[in-house]
Amino acid sequence: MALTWTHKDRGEIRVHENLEELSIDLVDYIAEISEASIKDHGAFCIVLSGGSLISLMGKLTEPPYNKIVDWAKWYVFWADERVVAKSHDDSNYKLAKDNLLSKVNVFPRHICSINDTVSAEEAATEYEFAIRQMVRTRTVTASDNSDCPKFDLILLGMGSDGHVASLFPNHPALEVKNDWVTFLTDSPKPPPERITFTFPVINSAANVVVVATGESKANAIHLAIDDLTLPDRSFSLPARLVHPSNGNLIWFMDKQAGSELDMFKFSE
Ligand SMILES: O=C1O[C@H](COP(=O)(O)O)[C@@H](O)[C@H](O)[C@H]1O
Repeated sequence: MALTWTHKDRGEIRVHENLEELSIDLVDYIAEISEASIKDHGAFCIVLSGGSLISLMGKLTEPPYNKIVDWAKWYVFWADERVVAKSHDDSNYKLAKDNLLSKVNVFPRHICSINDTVSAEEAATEYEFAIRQMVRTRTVTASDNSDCPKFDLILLGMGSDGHVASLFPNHPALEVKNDWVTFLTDSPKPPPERITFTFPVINSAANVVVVATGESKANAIHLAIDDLTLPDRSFSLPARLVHPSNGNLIWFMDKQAGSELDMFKFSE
């Protein structure tokens, strides 16, 4: 069974026994937010990431989820994308299409992916423009307290270096305040060319989820969640900068990823 608690300012933390349990809890949560968003405003605007997250969402393509989710109301976006062809194995779009989107009834016109035929800079500009049009036409809700979209749910993975989306430690992209989408040509993790949502967009969402599994993520999870003492406090880990200003934050992890949390260190 999951161990769940709420940290005073880092949101809700759910530590699962294993990946099977984590994945059931994650898809239950996605189905619940989908239903609530559709009831509230007639659509569900979900933002995906790449990496291990997508396989943990696989149960959405199976009963009962594939039958109870109102796929026709889904609008799908990406928190980050690698600037490669959509048929390339590094493409976050391809990963989601092969493992999720091709197996459920999301309308292709509701899938907002990047233009893979232009430069990273142009792809970022076009992607932001497309989202701005969807906010203007109210397909995507506007935030009440920032000049940003208010996505219903942003799903983030986290690397062992603490990166989320394509926001890497010490990278200038962490500081971007006036754009919704920015680009990188020097990603420390290959491939080098990427586009990514910026923190103002991530932190304007109604619900943000960070998913982390495996022991390699344990130190980053500790640095992202626990109350830190110096010198750890002086290091700005991207995952620690996830802090929705008017929304919910939930961390889904397995017990390996959670193993360095103070909660476990101090309860031994
Ligand atoms: O490069 C990326 O990595 C992160 C984390 O991936 P994981 O396989 O360690 O879970 C992912 O969230 C991001 O979207 C992706 O582009």
